[in-house]
Amino acid sequence: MTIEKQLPSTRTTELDSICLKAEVIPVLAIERVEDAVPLGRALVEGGLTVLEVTLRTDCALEAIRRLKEALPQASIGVGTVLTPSQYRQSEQVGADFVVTPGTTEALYRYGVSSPVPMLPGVATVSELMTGWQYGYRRFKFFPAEASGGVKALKAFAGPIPEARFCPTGGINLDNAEDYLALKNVMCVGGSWLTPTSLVNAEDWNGIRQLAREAAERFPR
Ligand SMILES: O=C(O)C(=O)C[C@H](O)[C@H](O)COP(=O)(O)O
Repeated sequence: MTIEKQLPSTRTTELDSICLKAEVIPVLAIERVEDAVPLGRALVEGGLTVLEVTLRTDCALEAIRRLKEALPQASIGVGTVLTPSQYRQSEQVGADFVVTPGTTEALYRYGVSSPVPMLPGVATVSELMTGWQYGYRRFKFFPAEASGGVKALKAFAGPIPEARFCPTGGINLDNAEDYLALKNVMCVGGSWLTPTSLVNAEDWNGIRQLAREAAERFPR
């Protein structure tokens, strides 16, 4: 492993200010591009102003472009970024940050010089240590519940107490509190705020209500 350059510490500050806007980050997989703006607006009106839009669907990049234009007050992250080329596409559509489910040396290296900060996904101490060497201090913990959940995060705080996490994967309104009570957790993410049944029914009031419930339960 060759580490030529380290992430500037300003990136950590940038990520902190994004995560400071909301304790809960909805994870979106947008199937129909026309849903992007009403869905995003419902979440933001409900009080959740940081969104992660995954690149899991064909229209994701166009959806992000539309969200950036329609909701300038929101921070839009691009999720499911697997390669530097997808990272570059995320920069081009105006992503405020990039989220990866796991990490590769190529992504860690690319993120060091990118103008857009990355929240790299880790599930083990080894992945965390690799990111640490590149200067990363903020991580996504994925898949949180399947990788040891709250107990794993408590254990990470032993050797690397300064690292901060956004756990996602298996998180919902009921278990979010246990994560958010940890000192090394800055926010949580999840798809429970955008259930397919409500999105397919274009029930934006229902989505707004779910967002409001989360924002009121976990206020900043
Ligand atoms: O593919 C990615 O990069 C992701 O962003 C993973 C998502 O964060 C989780 O799939 C959300 O997990 P659930 O809330 O359990 O649905």
